[in-house]
Amino acid sequence: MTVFADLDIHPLLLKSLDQMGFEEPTPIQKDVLPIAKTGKDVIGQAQTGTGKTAAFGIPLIEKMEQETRLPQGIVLAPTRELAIQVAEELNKIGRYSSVRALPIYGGQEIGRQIRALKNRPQIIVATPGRLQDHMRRGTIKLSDINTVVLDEADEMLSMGFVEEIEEILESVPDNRQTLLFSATMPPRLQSILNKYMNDPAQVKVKAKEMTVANIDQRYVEVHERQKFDTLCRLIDIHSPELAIVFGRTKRRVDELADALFQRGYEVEGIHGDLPQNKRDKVIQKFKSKRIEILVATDVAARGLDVSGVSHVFNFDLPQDPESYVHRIGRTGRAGKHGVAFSFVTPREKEHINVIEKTTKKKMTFEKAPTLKDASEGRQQQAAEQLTEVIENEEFASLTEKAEELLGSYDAVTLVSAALKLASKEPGKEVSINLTSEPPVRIKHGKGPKGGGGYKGKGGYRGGGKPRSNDRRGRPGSSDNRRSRPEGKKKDFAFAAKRRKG
Ligand SMILES: Nc1ncnc2c1ncn2[C@@H]1O[C@H](COP(=O)(O)OP(=O)(O)OP(=O)(O)O)[C@@H](O)[C@H]1O
Ligand SMILES: [Mg+2]
Repeated sequence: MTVFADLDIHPLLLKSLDQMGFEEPTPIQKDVLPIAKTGKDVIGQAQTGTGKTAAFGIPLIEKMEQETRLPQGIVLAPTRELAIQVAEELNKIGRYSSVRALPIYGGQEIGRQIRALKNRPQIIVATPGRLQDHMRRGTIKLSDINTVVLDEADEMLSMGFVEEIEEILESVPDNRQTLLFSATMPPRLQSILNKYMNDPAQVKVKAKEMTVANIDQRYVEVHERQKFDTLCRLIDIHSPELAIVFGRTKRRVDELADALFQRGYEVEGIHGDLPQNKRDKVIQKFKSKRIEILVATDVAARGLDVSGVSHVFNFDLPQDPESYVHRIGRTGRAGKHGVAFSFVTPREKEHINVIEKTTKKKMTFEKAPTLKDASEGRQQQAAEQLTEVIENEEFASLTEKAEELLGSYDAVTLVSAALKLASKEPGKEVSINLTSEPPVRIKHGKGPKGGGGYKGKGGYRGGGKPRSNDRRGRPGSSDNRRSRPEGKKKDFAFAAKRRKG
């Protein structure tokens, strides 16, 4: 067994890793650390939740000189939430070494960031757009940067951050080290990525499947209009500790979060149209388990590490197999078990094969639960809760009352009543109307016309506009815009459009 101490890591970092509960390095950490230390560029690919952050974080922190007053390391991340999270993890790893990482992202007041920069962090963790903004204002100097990390590199390119990334890389010294990480590296992006690097070492953790084995992957065939009831039933049956439900568009997320709230679940939605302070609050609430369900667009698909996420639901299928890998990867992290359900409408059935071909892993078919299944599920859970109380709690103070009740009712009646109390009966049946989303589409050739059949090759990229059975929005109206898949996905070559970072 390799331990961190075998990897020639600074004692102050060993101390923080130990405090973080890291006992042994994960495979990607074991493989990347020695190479990264030599100063070589690295392309690192490993499954979701397997510790890529520390794989680049440890060598990055070790390389920082505490005396230097200018930033020496940059980490770029595709979303604001991820920038915050990566900075937090780096600060944990660097806790005793006084290396500091600062997150810099769009949507946060720039003056506040400028003030924070005065504390002279050695590492800036940024979304590309906002870093570019600071470069132009002269509030971040890149002359001393010796290392650049692109976390979720493929996503940043397909989101259209090409220009920003190129400008940033052109502004840092040529002799810097570049580290690039993701769980997915579509071949079509690889050549572009290589352009940014100098004879990189490819570190790919050998795994038969692209997804980790500890995620139980299932799919449920369901008509669009039955999706919502199916979701509620599955949640009732499985009673997730925390769940993320992915919807395709911002409107979908808003409607779904509202609908779940009306049915009595503790839920919030997150997508790119929310103000940043709201986004931060929602993530905080979810991380601290004050809500049990997070409904999200793909803005939450990459990199987010929330412990306790036991279930992921693809309410709508993702746009491409890579998104699938990342979405379900929000569960089953750091060796824990997770379950991922994907809803597939009859017209989308073929897409399951495409995903399976990419992940090299079969999903299990599961029948949509009936009302009766849901009710049995709730009863089963209530019984389990009751058993747990019996086994773990002290209730001497209640026996007198219990005997009094037993004088009036028989035992079966009393236990049934206790079960009813413990079981989460569905809230008032409020009628729920979700605007229907068109099925995900496979892009063929040049235009939307060729759609329809599945041609097998090249995976599927929904891209483009949804078909306009979207009655709420005329083309070009803001409503219509809200019904587009969030943040994606143009072919990167055409995706020079500037996005907010
Ligand atoms: N060596 C280790 N031992 C125990 N836990 C670890 C170790 N390395 C990382 N972790 C924990 O595992 C979790 C997942 O790590 P991380 O977020 O870096 O995964 P990732 O590979 O970047 O996943 P994704 O592809 O989803 O971004 C985190 O909570 C992290 O703190
Ligand atoms: Mg990550």
